[in-house]
Amino acid sequence: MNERWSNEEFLARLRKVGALHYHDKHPYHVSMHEGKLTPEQLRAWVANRFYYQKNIPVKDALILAKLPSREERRRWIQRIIDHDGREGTEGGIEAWVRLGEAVGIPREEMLDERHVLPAVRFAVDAYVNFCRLEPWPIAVASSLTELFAPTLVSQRIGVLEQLYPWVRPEGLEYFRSRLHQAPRDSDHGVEIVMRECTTREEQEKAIAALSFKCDVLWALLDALALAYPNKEAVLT
Ligand SMILES: O=C(O)c1cc(C(=O)O)c2c(n1)C(=O)C(=O)c1cc(C(=O)O)[nH]c1-2
Repeated sequence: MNERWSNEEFLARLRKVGALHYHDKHPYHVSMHEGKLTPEQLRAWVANRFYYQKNIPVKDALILAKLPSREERRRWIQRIIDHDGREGTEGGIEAWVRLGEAVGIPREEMLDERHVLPAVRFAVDAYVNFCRLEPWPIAVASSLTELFAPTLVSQRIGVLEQLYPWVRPEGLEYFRSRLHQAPRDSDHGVEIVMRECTTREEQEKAIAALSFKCDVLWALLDALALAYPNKEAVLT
């Protein structure tokens, strides 16, 4: 049997998965951050990512139900509140609908999912089912893409402000909230994964879970790239 990695080695390997496979490297995402998406392509990204957003609290509820201690559940439940909100303090899903309105997608069109592509649905449903079926420490490991999200999200605020000036600024509130929520969530996630994945086999499963999650995000962008191709690239 292979020896377990030290926590430092394990964390470095988790980070390497992101360095190689996180969705910031996908051509559709690269185009977004270079300011090259057309309004239609940016709207398509927002409308399809909504299906991911609305399923985040669902997968978090599946994980919550498996957490064995009250202490862990108390911390984890905050993720659901962040997205679903409460009366008076609407959460991330509402903020994402407002992002949609800020890019020109009427609320009704976002909520009825008419723009959600089949492959996006399959990819996101696979993530939810992964969290439903896997042991909770491995499901938690799949959330660790959040280690890589804050840098990207803070860049995205500047990108949208500067390169897509037609996007109404109030739409960016979702991303501003994630700047403090995501590091808190990934700290908790890392704490759990380091504590629970103590054998080499469990560590390798955690790496595979994070890799799977990167594939989910990647597949979402593949679907968008196919349905909303770059017109110049097709013609040349
Ligand atoms: O905009 C992004 O690039 C991005 C990426 C990710 C991610 O890495 O999974 C999340 C989010 N945003 C996000 O907003 C979010 O709430 C979120 C929750 C999770 C998760 O798996 O629990 N990932 C992400």
